[in-house]
Amino acid sequence: MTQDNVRVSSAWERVEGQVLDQFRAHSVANLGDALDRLNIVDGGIAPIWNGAKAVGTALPILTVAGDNKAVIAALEHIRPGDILVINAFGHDGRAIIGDNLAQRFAVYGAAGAVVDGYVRDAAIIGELGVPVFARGLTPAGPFKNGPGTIGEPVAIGGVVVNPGDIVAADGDGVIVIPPHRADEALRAVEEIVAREAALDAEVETLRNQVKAVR
Ligand SMILES: O=C([O-])CC(=O)C(=O)O
Ligand SMILES: [Mg+2]
Repeated sequence: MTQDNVRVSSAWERVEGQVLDQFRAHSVANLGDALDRLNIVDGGIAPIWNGAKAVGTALPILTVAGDNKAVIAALEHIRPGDILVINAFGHDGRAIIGDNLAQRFAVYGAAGAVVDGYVRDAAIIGELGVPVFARGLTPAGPFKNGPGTIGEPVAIGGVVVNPGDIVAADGDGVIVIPPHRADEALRAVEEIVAREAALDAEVETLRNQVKAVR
C-alpha cells in the first residue's frame, strides 16, 4: 500500500499487551545485560524530559532528513501500545516532531516515540507527559514532502528495528528486543535483578564496615 509517496507495510504482528507488561518492571540497563549487553540504541538518543519512560511495540517510520511527511501519514496506523520509532538520520537541522504530533500519538494510544533525529516543543511535551526520546532539540520546523516508509525495518542509533519489536526506554536510553527473544530476556533479567540486589546488600555491608572504623 502507498499513501502518495509514503510506502506502508502492515503485514506484521504486535506482541500481546501482557508480554509488554512483564518488561515494564525492568530498567533498560538490566534488560541490556539480559541480552548480553547488546540491542541497545546508542546513548545519543535520550529522553527529552526527566522521568520519561515507555514500553511498547515498534511502529517503524523512515523519513527523509528534516522531513516529517511519513510521520504524519503514520498517525492512522498507530495502534494502542505502539512506540513510533523514527529514523530521521540523526539530522540536527529540523525537528521531526513537536507537541502537536506528540499529542496526536497519545490520542491514538501510542506509548511514546523514539526519534533518531531532533524534536521541538520539549517543555510542552514534558508537561503533557508524552514519552519522547531523541538526539536533541531544535526550534526549526520540518518540511513535509516525503518520501518515507511506515511499517518497514529501520535502523536507529546502530540498532535494526523490525515492526512489532519490543521497545523499552527510560532515563538511561533505549533497547530493542525481538519478540522471539522475549522469554529468554525475561528469564535472564530476573537473574540480573537478583544479582543487583545482592550487590546492593554488599554495599550496605560495606557502608556499615566503613562507618565502624572511620
Ligand atoms: O510542525 C511540525 O510538524 C512539528 C511540530 O512542531 C509539532 O508537531 O508540534
Ligand atoms: Mg509544534
